[in-house]
Formats: sequence, structure tokens, C-alpha cells
Amino acid sequence: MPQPAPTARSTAIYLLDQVLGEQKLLSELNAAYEPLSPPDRARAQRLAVETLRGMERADRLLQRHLNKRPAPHVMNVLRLATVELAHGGDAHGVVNDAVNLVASSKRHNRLKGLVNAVLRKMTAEAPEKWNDLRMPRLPKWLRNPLVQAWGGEAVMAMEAAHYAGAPLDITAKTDPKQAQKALGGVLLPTGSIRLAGNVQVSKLPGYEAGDWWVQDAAAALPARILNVQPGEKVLDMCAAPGGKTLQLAAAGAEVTALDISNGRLARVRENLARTGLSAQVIAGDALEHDGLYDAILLDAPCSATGTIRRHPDLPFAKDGSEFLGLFELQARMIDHAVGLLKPGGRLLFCTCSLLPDEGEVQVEEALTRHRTLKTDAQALEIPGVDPAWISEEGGLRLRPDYWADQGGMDGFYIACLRKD
Ligand SMILES: C[S@@+](CC[C@H](N)C(=O)[O-])C[C@H]1O[C@@H](n2cnc3c(N)ncnc32)[C@H](O)[C@@H]1O
Repeated sequence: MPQPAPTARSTAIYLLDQVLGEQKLLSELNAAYEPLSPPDRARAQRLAVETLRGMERADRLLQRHLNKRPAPHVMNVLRLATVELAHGGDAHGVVNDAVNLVASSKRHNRLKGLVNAVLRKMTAEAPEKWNDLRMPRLPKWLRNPLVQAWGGEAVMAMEAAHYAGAPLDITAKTDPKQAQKALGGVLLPTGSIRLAGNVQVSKLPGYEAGDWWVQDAAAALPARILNVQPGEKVLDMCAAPGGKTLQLAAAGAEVTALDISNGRLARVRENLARTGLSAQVIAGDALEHDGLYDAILLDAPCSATGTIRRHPDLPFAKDGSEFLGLFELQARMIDHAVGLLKPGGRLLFCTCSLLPDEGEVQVEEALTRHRTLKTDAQALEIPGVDPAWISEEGGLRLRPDYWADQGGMDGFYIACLRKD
């Protein structure tokens, strides 16, 4: 039997199979979109993301009608269809497509009747009951340490933010007010421009001209806090894909953008070319880099647990087992960066993580190892930063549940360290 051509739905189910069954991140699965048209690519991605966000609710509705859980692929077909139905999808199209997807698989064909029967029930139940089900929770491997760090109430607020997803934030190359006039949206108190999530970025005014770039409002703060001056010699130690490099270059610094990944550095080069900004781009290991700098921005490789609003695949694809290695690498990177700083220089350490091991604890331990270092809490006093976000050791703790009524922000930790 010839295989039907991939559709947005069949691709979304393939993505779910890979994330949930093979522990792949969606960012590793870009090849799956290749046969699709651009609108179908966006739809496949949206369907997979919405299913991952709502999976706990879908499973709770489905389990009442399943004596035993079917094969993972069939379960993913049911989940996706249930989420679509809950969100007002056309019942006839959703159910038919789900049945056909199962029928076209030799292995699962015999389950098409079950899929049809269960989804007919979901047609009525999913839209009616969806919003009464509890907010989907993080898996225990991540939830437990977060509850320990921030308390149960805060984690529930974070889970609500993860479920809500993220808007589109933009950093202007020069004048944020002018960019906001051209783009619409809201100018946030920290200077980022916020647009509703579902827009095609490359069609927005000023994209071709390189007047701005996409960057979460929280991710825009490290470079603002480092506050580099024209002509300063600055190292962006883990630079790719380059949002912070662009900010440093736009401020007029003499920037070296270093990253170990040549593939990811291609994005830095593209971003620099589009925006007409300049930086010296170097592929290399931060731990082996030489030089002497006025300021270093270390946006270290981390668990990325602060970005779950945008990447709901992460809690399913990861289990935390590789995080210890990252914590150690972050400490070694801080130590190496301290050796590259001129006396009086600043090290901006940040991670897009919710785990204190990648933030507060890293800085407390760095201060113990390096008596010449001090946190500069004053540097954190920039427009839009709430003083309540400043932590004991003098860093800034940002969480996805902050700014809840304005669309949230990514989780981040940021500290500005000064060397005597
Ligand atoms: C959090 S991302 C950086 C994001 C970037 N600063 C931005 O704003 O677009 C971490 C980066 O660290 C890089 N990296 C990992 N290990 C490294 C190493 N030993 N030396 C240099 N870069 C490294 C990764 O390739 C990745 O691009």
C-alpha cells in the first residue's frame, strides 16, 4: 500500500512519537517539516506544541474510555485529536483524519474502530470538560527540585505560564519607540516590544532592513545590565545564535562572538549580516580562549528549563540526567572567564534556567572561589526590573510567572560580577 503524503497532522504525530518515544527535542527534528508547505510547517509545529502542553488533560479524558493504553503511536493520534477537539477543531475533519492515519498504518490498522469510537466520545466531552481539568503539571524529575527551590504555589504559577505559551518579543537595534510604532504591539517597561504570538516574523516591517531581532524580554536583560560602552572590548563567550551579540554590537562595543558550534555560529553570521552590525566571530572552546577584556557576557549552556513556555517538549525529552555535567561546565567557564577579565572588568553570568544550581548557587560558589569578585547589585537597577526580583547574593531571578498579566517572560538568572 503506498504511503500517503505527509500532512500537518501526520507530521505533528511523527514529532510527538519522536519527543515522547525517542526523547528527541523538536529542535532536532527540523527535517520532518521539509516535505510540507510553509503554512503546513507552522501548523504541524503548532499542533505538536499544543498537544504537548495539553497532554495531561488529554490523557485524563482519554483514560476513561480506554481499558488499556494502546500503542504509543495510536495514543499520540488520540491525544492530538483530543487537543484539537478541545480547542474547537472541526469534529468531522479531526476524527476522520485520525481514523485514516491509524487505518493507513499496517501495524495499527486494526485499532481504527477503537480510535473512531473513542474520538466520537471526545467530540462532545473534550470541549465541555477541558477547562475544568487541572493545569498540566511538570514531570516529577523537574517539578520536585523546583518545588524545593520556589515552593508549590510558585511552581503552579509557572505551570500556568508554561500552558499559556509565549508571545513574540522583539529587541530594536536602535530606538524601541520607533520600532514599536512600526510594528504595533506593546512597549514593555524593560524596552522590548511585545507582539501576539502567531505572526510570520519575516513578513513584519523592518525585518529585511534588520531594524530588530526576535528575543524574549528576559533574554534581552543580560546585555542591558552589562551596559557596554562604545569601544569597550567585550567577549560574548557562548554567543550563538547571537541575540546578545547583536545587542552588544548595537551598543558600539568591539565584540568577539565565540561559540563551540560552527553550525550555530552560522546563525550569528546571518543575524549580523541582516542587521548590518559587526563582531569578530570565532569558533572555539570557551575554556581554551585567550585574551583580555573589559567585559564578558557568559550565557552558559544550561538545562534551558526557563524556556518551557516556548519548548514544551523539553520536560518530556529530558530527564535531568545530563544536568550535573552542565553545572560543572558552568563553574569552569566562570573560572576561565575571570582569568580573561581586566582589573575592574565585569562578568555577566546568565542562564535560561529555573534551577538555583545554574544561578544563585553558581554565583555564591564563584564568590567563594574568587575573592577578587563581587556582585554588582546596582547594575541590576535598570528600567522595568522589579527590585523584588533581586536575590540574596545580588543576582536577578526571573521566572515565567512574572508579568503574568502582560504575557510572562522566560525564566532566567542574571548576575553582574565585578573583578577588583
Ligand atoms: C544558551 S546558548 C547561548 C545563547 C546566546 N548567547 C544568544 O543569546 O543567542 C549556549 C551556547 O553555548 C555554546 N557552548 C557550549 N559549550 C561551549 C564551549 N565549551 N565553548 C563555547 N561555547 C559553548 C553552545 O553551542 C550554545 O550556542
